Amino acid sequence: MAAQINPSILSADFARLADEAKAVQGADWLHVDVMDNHFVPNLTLGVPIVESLAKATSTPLDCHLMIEDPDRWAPQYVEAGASSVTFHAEAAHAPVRLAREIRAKGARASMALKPATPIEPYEDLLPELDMLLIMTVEPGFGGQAFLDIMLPKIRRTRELIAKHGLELWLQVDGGVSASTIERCAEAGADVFVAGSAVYGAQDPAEAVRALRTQADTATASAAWACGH
Ligand SMILES: O=C(CO)[C@@H](O)[C@H](O)COP(=O)(O)O
Ligand SMILES: [Fe+2]
Repeated sequence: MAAQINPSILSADFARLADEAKAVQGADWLHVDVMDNHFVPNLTLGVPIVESLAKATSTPLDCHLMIEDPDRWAPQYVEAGASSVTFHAEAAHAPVRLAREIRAKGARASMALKPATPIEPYEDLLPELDMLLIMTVEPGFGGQAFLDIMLPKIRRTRELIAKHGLELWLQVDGGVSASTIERCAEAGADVFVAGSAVYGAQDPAEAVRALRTQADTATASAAWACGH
């Protein structure tokens, strides 16, 4: 699979969301960070804005829910038009049931891990998911520095995906840029969220293309991708 680049609208101008979505035409997904000021110390947007955004763009929405009680709220994001919904392992009460509900409603189900949360306890849950998100910053804000220390966790997760023969996508989110994306791809990531690196660029659409090329080149020479 070619690398997928998902610009994060957290770094966009919230008063011009429809235009900002169009500015990254050619992106695989639009990453929408939902924050509730409880699970993380920041507040962004909710269901009504996701609903409007889904109507305003043909780019599928990848909703990253940094909220408490995703068991209650995640299905509403599918109904609002999200094509992929990510809940946090640290917040979900019944992750298997929730992943099944998201899939049954017609979206891709994804689970995120904060930097301090290990992957190993969730090995048996991987077949229930379409994507796993490894946070490479502490969730809550855009523009933070990439945590290199997450690279072994990305490698380990890629090994588990191979061990179980899964089609699971492996997403990284936080501090992904021209100077860090290759390390992520080499470690095993294939879906890349980039906020400031895309919306902070002179030409956001060109930044998406350049990041994709970098990731594809790094993946082509990575051991994990042989025969992938
Ligand atoms: O989920 C988050 C932050 O919690 C991210 O999606 C950020 O929005 C990514 O922004 P950059 O680190 O790429 O600037
Ligand atoms: Fe995110």
